[in-house]
Amino acid sequence: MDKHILRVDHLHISVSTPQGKKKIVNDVSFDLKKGEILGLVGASGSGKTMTCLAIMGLLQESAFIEHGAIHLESQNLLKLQASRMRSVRGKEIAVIMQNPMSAFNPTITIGHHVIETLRTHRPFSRKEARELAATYLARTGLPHPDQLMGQYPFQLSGGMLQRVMIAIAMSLQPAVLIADEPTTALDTTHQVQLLEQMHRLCEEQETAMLLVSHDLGVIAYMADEVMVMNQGSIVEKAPVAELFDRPQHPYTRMLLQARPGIQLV
Ligand SMILES: Nc1ncnc2c1ncn2[C@@H]1O[C@H](COP(=O)(O)OP(=O)(O)OP(=O)(O)O)[C@@H](O)[C@H]1O
Repeated sequence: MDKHILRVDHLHISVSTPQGKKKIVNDVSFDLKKGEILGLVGASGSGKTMTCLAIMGLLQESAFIEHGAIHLESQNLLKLQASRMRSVRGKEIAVIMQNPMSAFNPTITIGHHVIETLRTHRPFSRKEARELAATYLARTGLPHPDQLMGQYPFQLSGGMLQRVMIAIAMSLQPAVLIADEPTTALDTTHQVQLLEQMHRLCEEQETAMLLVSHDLGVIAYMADEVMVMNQGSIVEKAPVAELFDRPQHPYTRMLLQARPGIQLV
């Protein structure tokens, strides 16, 4: 039987608001197997990002987990100390968010970002880290990685920065990659290239991916299975072809009908 890498069990998240407690995520359960790509779709505000942040241990202070467990292999992440969770983040669970610019310090070169991240999590010498950084930058399709490492974030386009973020995430060979709208800010051609590279890297390294998107075209292209989230709950989960051919839930049917999506050819 396939082994689960990540298991989310009966997750309930609420936030405190001036009007009182508000439920945001309601009894969400799913699991991810090694190398599997699980898509998470749903309208804006349905709770997708909150679910990702909970897995990363990065919920903001006003949000709290009311109930549930999140297991990475055998360890319950919700029971880990903050210092241990910092080490899990990056090394075992990596994340790629929508806005790459906010992930970079503008005063530090690209090379410094990649090399320091590698050396924080693994016992590499500077030289080894530099070589690996160049390898991963090249693998995400970035030309002239050595030259690129001397540049600052503002000198790169959004698409290039997103590739750098993917290179950083994948160079640590995480067990799980959480990608929250990773290509939304890019034009269609760049989206397709980047998705292909992410797919290939995950396949090669057997990294499991939770891929969040409001774009069903992206999900159809990438995912093995899809979960549909509406108002904090998972309303349907199915293999990707099955969900597109035979959507069961009225909300899924509505999403499919409303789908402009990108045309992935
Ligand atoms: N601090 C907060 N206080 C009150 N409500 C919040 C807070 N943070 C998030 N929410 C609400 O939680 C809900 C879920 O937000 P979340 O960001 O997870 O949605 P999402 O599905 O990722 O949406 P999007 O696709 O727009 O990113 C939204 O209705 C949002 O308004």
